Amino acid sequence: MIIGSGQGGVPLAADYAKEGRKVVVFERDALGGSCINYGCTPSKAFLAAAHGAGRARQTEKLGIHTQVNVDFPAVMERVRGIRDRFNQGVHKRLESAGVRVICAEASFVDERTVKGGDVTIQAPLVVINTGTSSLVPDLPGLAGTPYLTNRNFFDLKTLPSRLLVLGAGYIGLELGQGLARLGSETHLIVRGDRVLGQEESDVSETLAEAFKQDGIQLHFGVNAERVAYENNVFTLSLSNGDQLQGDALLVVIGRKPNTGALNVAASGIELDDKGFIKIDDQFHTTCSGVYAIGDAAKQPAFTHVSWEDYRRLKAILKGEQRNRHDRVLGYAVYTEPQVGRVGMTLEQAQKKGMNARSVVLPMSQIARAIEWGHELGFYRMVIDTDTDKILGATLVGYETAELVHVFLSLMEAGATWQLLEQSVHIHPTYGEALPSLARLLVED
Ligand SMILES: Cc1cc2nc3c(=O)[nH]c(=O)nc-3n(C[C@H](O)[C@H](O)[C@H](O)COP(=O)(O)OP(=O)(O)OC[C@H]3O[C@@H](n4cnc5c(N)ncnc54)[C@H](O)[C@@H]3O)c2cc1C
Ligand SMILES: NC(=O)c1ccc[n+]([C@@H]2O[C@H](COP(=O)([O-])OP(=O)(O)OC[C@H]3O[C@@H](n4cnc5c(N)ncnc54)[C@H](O)[C@@H]3O)[C@@H](O)[C@H]2O)c1
Repeated sequence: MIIGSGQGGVPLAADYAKEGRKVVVFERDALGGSCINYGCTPSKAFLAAAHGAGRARQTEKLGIHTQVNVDFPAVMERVRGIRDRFNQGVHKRLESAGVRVICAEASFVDERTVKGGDVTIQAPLVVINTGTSSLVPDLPGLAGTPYLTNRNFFDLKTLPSRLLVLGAGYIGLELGQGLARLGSETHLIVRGDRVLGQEESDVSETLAEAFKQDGIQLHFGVNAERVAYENNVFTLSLSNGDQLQGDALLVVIGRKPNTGALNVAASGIELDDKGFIKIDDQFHTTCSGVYAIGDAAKQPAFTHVSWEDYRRLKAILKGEQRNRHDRVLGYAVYTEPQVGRVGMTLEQAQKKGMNARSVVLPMSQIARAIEWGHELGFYRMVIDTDTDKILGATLVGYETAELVHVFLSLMEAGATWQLLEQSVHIHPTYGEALPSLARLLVED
């Protein structure tokens, strides 16, 4: 039995059903979970249009004068079309594998026994893959207003002429920059003193500079205190006394686990103080036979992690000696410039007591970046000076979500920085800057 058709649950259900097992999936909302329906897929299809508009405007510095006309309804129709296609794909996948899908919210009534709608089922193996939902602050005046979250954002039909974004993490930056590039006058309300606060400070500074170039107004070090909504206009009162007005308010301050409806206590499953499911290194919950994967189990909240959880869990259930930690974690932020990250930062490595050092190459010194006019950003690599192994990388620049895979593979292979330095990469590419980055260690 699988509860929630998230990124790991769907392939697990399909695989097991194809092996001839009886598999049931409970899903209370759209099949395929948040990634397909209101996460990665629609947001990246949306950003394709937004960055298309942004890139077109930036050709100005190449001597090309463009006029950008945004057909917002067409942009969003395309986004919804892609989302629907992916969603249909999940339906077909589960159906053709022979999985029984029950469209209902599931909750435990006993050990490994679940009720959803009018169906009650007990199974020897239960996997929880229920993901997360938007965290909404207890902000006076907010409840009952038509504020946006990632859940209803992709249903937008008209471009808000003024947008207020509360929260400067992944979603706020991606969708906020996206709407700004499509033409919304955008205000980003940042609680701390930098955007994407969990990353290195030069990442935040570079993104803040890019956002200013896009005309986004950044408000640092302020809290939202009150919301008013009158005549279709939001008024947000900030802790510094400012009041901002917008036609849309996007609230993206983080996520909360979808565990409230599960009644986990009936099956002896423990949650942590934030409501995430407690699991051991093998994804096992505190109830025998019940496992949890993905965001709800407090794994790093990325689709590729949830998907990889499924592969690991399957291997573990087959008796292989795997655990949930032995992997190189990579991720990306799809702003422009992008942030491609993998492994440890210098600070993280040093905190672990490792002898680590880093080298940095600014984009302004990379031939390809100068030729293409992408001079904002940098490439950084962190190495272990005892073993020469590559520990991590931070790449801020054009399409670095792709480029960072060079480091991901090298790190999976346990490679040293000398291997990268010796590689002859093609000229002129962004990729050729990676051996150049390693060469900074030789020259030092
Ligand atoms: C706007 C946005 C953009 C994102 N972009 C990216 C990206 O570019 N790259 C990336 O790697 N990650 C991205 N993510 C994160 C990614 O979507 C999640 O990490 C990923 O979906 C993994 O989630 P999951 O498998 O844990 O569960 P989910 O995909 O969240 O699925 C959980 C499912 O369980 C269902 N459910 C919950 N409770 C119950 C219940 N009691 N009974 C029945 N069903 C239930 C839910 O309805 C849902 O369908 C993004 C997220 C958001 C919100
Ligand atoms: N490119 C990607 O892979 C991608 C894209 C989108 C989302 N995601 C995943 O989804 C997760 C959730 O994204 P998110 O943007 O909702 O969360 P987040 O944790 O990335 O960012 C939330 C931001 O809101 C701020 N905040 C918190 N409380 C606040 C308050 N009361 N007022 C103002 N600001 C406040 C935080 O300081 C933080 O900067 C991410 O952590 C990521 O794992 C991934």
